[in-house]
Amino acid sequence: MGQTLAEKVWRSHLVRSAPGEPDLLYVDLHLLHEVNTPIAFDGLRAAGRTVRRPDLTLGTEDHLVPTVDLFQRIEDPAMRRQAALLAENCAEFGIEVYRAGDRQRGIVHVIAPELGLVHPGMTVVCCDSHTTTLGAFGALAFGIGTSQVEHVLATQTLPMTRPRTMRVTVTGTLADGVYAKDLILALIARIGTAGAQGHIVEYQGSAIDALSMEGRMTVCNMTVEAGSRAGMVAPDEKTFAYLEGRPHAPAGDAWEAELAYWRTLRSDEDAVFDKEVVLDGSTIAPYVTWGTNPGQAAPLDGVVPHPSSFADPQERAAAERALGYMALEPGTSLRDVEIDTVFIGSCTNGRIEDLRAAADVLRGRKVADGVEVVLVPGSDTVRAQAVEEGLDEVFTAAGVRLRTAGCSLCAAVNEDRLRPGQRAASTSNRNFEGRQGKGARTHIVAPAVAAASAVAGHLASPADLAPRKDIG
Ligand SMILES: CC(C)[C@H](C(=O)O)[C@@H](O)C(=O)O
Ligand code: SF4
Repeated sequence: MGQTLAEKVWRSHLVRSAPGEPDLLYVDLHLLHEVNTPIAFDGLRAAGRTVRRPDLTLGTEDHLVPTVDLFQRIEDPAMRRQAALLAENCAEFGIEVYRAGDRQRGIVHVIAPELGLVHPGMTVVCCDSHTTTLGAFGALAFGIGTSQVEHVLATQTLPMTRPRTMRVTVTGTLADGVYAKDLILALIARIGTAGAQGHIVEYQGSAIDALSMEGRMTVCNMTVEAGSRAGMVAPDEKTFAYLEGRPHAPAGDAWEAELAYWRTLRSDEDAVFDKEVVLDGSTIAPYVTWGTNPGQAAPLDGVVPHPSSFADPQERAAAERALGYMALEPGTSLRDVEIDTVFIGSCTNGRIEDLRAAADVLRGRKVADGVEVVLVPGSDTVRAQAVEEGLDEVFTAAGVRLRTAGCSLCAAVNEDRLRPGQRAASTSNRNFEGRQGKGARTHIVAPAVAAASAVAGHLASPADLAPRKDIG
């Protein structure tokens, strides 16, 4: 029987496998940020251990950094201390770390691809649940916890029980105005936040093949929101074109040799997956979340659902609780939901393709009175690219400031957060209670819907906006 892509990558990294025990996998790339890592380094020190492969390890300051004035002092003393510890620990153990002011710095899941660090067939781990993003390159990329971070630092290996395999085939073509973010929201709405639990998901189908690398990263990023440990897309010519020439991509003869191997990295025709889901991409519309988990989502053309419409008692109770928190009435048209904040950014949708999509909507338009747009690029490289393309001028004319890179309003782990009762259209990936601040309400959307909502003052798509006078 043939092998799936996930099985091939897993097998090629097996250090040890014994009945009844987790497999031991070799780790090709270990990424770090400020959160969870201090305890891991304390554990190394307490055990008198060193870092096995500092050359395969990289840190970046992304979660706690200010985004208006990058060098502004972090007010919260504990947060300020935690922020400083990453650089101190990396210096002590000889690990490279990108700090505020370094041009390669940014959100870990944005800079690793930018730098050409993630190659097809690699195993990649990071102290972050959205490490799944990096599976877009045909790598096996897992988020890991603090004790696992310590283990990988010390041994460059990860004990892990092999998950099952799941294939999601998205057929057809996404309609104009429908993006990767809508695809993954539609999938999670269909299979639920536990629909991929215990599985590595491989995405296939014409709609996936048609996505850019950024779109594939958006889809893989939110695979964790369906309960999976990893999402993957088999590498193809788009993958190779994205990688070629990047700082840490192979070059010359090494490039040719790697390319030959990368071209073998796809599931065999006769591979059998443990679970199969098929979605018709041509039926997907712009999606928004109405609730407090990424699976509580619906097409923007729809209405806030009645909890009684859920047959499952747990789903019904969850919907009732969510609508209470979100202060939404069943039957309300989603386009009637007014917002006061728009966040464009995060490791889900903070890349240049996402800023271009937002700029295309905001060009020649103004943000509605009473709406604040928090626009945060996923990396300082993305920011520089946006400035080079003149997008910053488009944003400024619309009344939007282009900040510096970081996780920012995605999660209330830094000093960018919403006040109780504020309601945001957000291009991030989680809408849990309090995610963007205590009592804040989050509607997850694609960048184009976020930008259109900023202009309209309520959840909207670009098609809902009045034509622009000067550019039609
Ligand atoms: C802080 C980090 C551990 C956390 C994660 O792992 O997802 C964060 O990035 C998030 O998005 O909530
Ligand atoms: S941008 Fe958000 S989801 Fe991504 S790593 Fe940062 S906090 Fe987590």
